[in-house]
Amino acid sequence: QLPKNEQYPPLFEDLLNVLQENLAYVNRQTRDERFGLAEYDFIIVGAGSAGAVVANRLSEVPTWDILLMEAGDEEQFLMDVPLLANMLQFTDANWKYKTMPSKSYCLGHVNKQCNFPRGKVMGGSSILNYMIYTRGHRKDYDAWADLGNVGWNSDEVLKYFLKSEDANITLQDHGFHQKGGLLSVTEAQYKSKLAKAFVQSGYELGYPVRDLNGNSQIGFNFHQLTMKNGLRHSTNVAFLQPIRKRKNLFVKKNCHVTKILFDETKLKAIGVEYYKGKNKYRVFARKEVIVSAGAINSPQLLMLSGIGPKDHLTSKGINVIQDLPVGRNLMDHVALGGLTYIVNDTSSITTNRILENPFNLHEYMMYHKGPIAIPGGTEALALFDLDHPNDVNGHPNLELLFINGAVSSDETLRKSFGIDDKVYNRVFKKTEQKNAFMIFPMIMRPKSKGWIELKDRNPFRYPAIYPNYFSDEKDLDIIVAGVRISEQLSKMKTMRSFNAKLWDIPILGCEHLQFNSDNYWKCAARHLTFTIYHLSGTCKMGPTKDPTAVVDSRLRVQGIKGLRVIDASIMPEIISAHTNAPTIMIAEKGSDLIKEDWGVII
Ligand SMILES: Cc1cc2nc3c(=O)[nH]c(=O)nc-3n(C[C@H](O)[C@H](O)[C@H](O)COP(=O)(O)OP(=O)(O)OC[C@H]3O[C@@H](n4cnc5c(N)ncnc54)[C@H](O)[C@@H]3O)c2cc1C
Repeated sequence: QLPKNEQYPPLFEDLLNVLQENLAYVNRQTRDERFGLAEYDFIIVGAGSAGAVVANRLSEVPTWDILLMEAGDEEQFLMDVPLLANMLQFTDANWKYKTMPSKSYCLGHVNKQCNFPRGKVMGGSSILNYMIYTRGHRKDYDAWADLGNVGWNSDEVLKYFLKSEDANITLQDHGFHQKGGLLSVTEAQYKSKLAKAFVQSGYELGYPVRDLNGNSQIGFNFHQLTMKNGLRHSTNVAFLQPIRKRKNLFVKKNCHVTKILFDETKLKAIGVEYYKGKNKYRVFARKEVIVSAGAINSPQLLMLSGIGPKDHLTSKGINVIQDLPVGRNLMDHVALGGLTYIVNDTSSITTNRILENPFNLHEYMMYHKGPIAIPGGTEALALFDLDHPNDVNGHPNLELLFINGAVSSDETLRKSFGIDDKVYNRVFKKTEQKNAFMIFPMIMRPKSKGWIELKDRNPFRYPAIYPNYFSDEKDLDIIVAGVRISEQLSKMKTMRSFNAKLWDIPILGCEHLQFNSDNYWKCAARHLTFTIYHLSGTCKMGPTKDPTAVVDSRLRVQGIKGLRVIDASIMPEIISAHTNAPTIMIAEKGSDLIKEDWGVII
């Protein structure tokens, strides 16, 4: 409702503005090559967070012809409106994967399956994501190097984080940020009172408010975001749109690659087979095929093509080209969902309330400001090293992610996580009329690992995904510790001024346990098991002697010529950060490795 004496905002002019922006946006898109060449120097499969970067960097070499192939369609302007992030999961831009039904996690989700969204669109999961920009701790990358991955220690990877970055942030440590890169990193244009209270309460509890991508990482802050001018800055917009006129870059959209082709006598990748609509085609690579299809599709494609665990491939009738542990080592960050605090403040986010307010619409459509610029309701985070609570330089194993709103605040939220209706109605329905925030306690260095397998040799059949959360019970201790810190936060002076109160209707399935006991929260995590979407590790990088590795430290598939994997799947151990920026770093470094190997001076 309009406040009294307020003039109605000029929504017609706002709409015209959006139309203009949309037109300009369409004109910046890359061409979809219908025919192209029969042979390229490099073929890149997948135009996601990694693939878009690799396409940009390789096509800097004017004598190389680069083909970028993407199963999804073009990104649309509306996909870049931050508050709508969650809704994109209900569009064709999402592969809509699900895990296999489980007996020990996602128990409160429909059919006991966790939903695993992945971007199927130019820009890949950098289109579906919540834009949070974190890089990880030095120890994460030093551990990669210690495993035998030459060139991946923290100093070496920092160069590549900086290479992409165009930072526009207020609180930043010297030497950790850079201006002038292709990827805009900035803060949200709008900060809600509740998010400010979360950060302030952290301070009151004794933690620093700091640059969480700086020298040390323990503390609180608002998000740094891959956003530009209040819009999502996907890798498609950041890395591909600016180079749409390069004559040596060819992009094929809506092309599903189903097989890598080999010269089997030489154990060399020579091209790919793909479908566009119902028609099957082949295209060839003179130098290399680069698989950047993400942590589910990269291992799937390798296995379909004969690279994977020998027994598994043989059981599916696939000719084995190379026996490697593809699909193993699946890692993710997982959180307890539904930890809700009711507050007396009306700035908590209810998507409908925000979108129904014409002033919010006006502010966003005209200036890209206001609450619509909040990425899907998340605004701030905090990192902790529970093993070394007094070490300011600690290595985080717990993150608390602040979400402004409850499960009920956005109709799409419970559907995107696939929360069972019975659970929702019993536990969360009554929060619909309340103001609330949530904290997701998240395990940053999980001990539990899962795997991905083929169901059969049909390339269009989704693989079987087993994240295997909490198979190591110690992971649940991190969740409990996160709940306890959240409890302390809710009791700080600032939070008390909002009258923050834990929502105490027990989760269906955990009612037999004493509410708020450690065992209760462990049970709750097994029922409301929220992926933070950081799937990684399924084509693990490691030295040749490591039997669990798939690619070497130059990202070459072991034992095969002309084939690399460059995306989140190569992480040997998941880093203690959200995975988009690290994946972009991997792609920046991977591109330089390719250039070096082909004698290009960097
Ligand atoms: C809902 C969601 C929220 C997230 N939020 C954050 C966040 O806030 N911050 C953060 O840091 N990280 C976040 N992440 C994780 C982050 O976005 C991913 O780790 C990162 O995008 C992975 O990049 P990638 O290149 O490995 O894969 P993707 O970006 O998924 O790219 C793979 C691409 O390959 C294409 N492809 C796959 N198979 C084929 C094929 N056979 N043929 C042709 N093309 C194919 C896909 O369509 C896709 O475009 C989020 C992810 C999701 C899904």
